[in-house]
Amino acid sequence: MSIQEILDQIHREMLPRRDRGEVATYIPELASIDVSRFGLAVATADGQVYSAGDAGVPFSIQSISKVFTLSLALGKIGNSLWERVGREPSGNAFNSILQLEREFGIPRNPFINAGAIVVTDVILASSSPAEALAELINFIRYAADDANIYINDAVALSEKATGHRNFALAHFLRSFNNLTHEPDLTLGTYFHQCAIEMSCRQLALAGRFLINAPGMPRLISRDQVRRINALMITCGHYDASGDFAYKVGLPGKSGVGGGILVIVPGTAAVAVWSPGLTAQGNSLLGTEAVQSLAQQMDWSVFG
Ligand SMILES: NC(=O)CC[C@H](N)C(=O)O
Repeated sequence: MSIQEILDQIHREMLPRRDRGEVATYIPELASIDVSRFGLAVATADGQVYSAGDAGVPFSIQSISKVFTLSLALGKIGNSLWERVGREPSGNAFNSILQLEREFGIPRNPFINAGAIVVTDVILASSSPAEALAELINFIRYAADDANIYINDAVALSEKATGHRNFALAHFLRSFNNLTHEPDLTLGTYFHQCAIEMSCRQLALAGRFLINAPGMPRLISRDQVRRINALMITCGHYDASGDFAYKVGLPGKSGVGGGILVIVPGTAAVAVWSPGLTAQGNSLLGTEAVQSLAQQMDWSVFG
């Protein structure tokens, strides 16, 4: 079967599914998303884009934004980032505060909320929130080769109004001197980065800089691309990262909007969207879809 036939087949299989997981409700603006949405797109290193279902419908990328902010932060301050954030899977929920006290305010990795808030603090270093967000959006637009990518302010404000957990994390980080700005400022930026919207097509295209193949947008060094992929496979799905690596065998980053960005090093970037989540906050059908795609395409980083 061709890639397009495989995508169409996966889409057909997902359409009638009733067990779709639960849409995130802790961000009120996300609670009204139609759980039956499903999109899938693949951008290949040879310049093709394939898609199926709602692949043209923009959705809230949420924590997938952490891949782009990490890329920016590494580009800005390089390895000194690792003085403020670790590189180990947390084995805890994405918004957990448990380890932060025991580990003196150094978050386990840049993809759990605490770590991502520190990364956002880094990209804010010499700019205002508006400038940092403009830089981030421009980075993503360049990566996707598409100017039509925006932040949904209503989603950002909705999360700000209910984001007590993230405020707790930010204040805790600040108490350990691991936040250089006022929590309000860093979190305002963080909520807006999470509220970026992209379709599966746009997201797959935006992910091409992580493929490490000739002809792909070159936004950070090859070495950094490898390292970000390593963090995606070990930490990209929080306390379900081991399970994702086992089932899919590829680096991936999920978001509570129901999207997942998956990288097939040297070959392709894949984006999937199904808003229903597992208990760990990862897209239920999205994970199944990329598992099926990887199996049928014989894609794995494990040979
Ligand atoms: N896992 C996620 O997508 C979480 C992102 C969300 N904006 C939060 O901070 O809670």
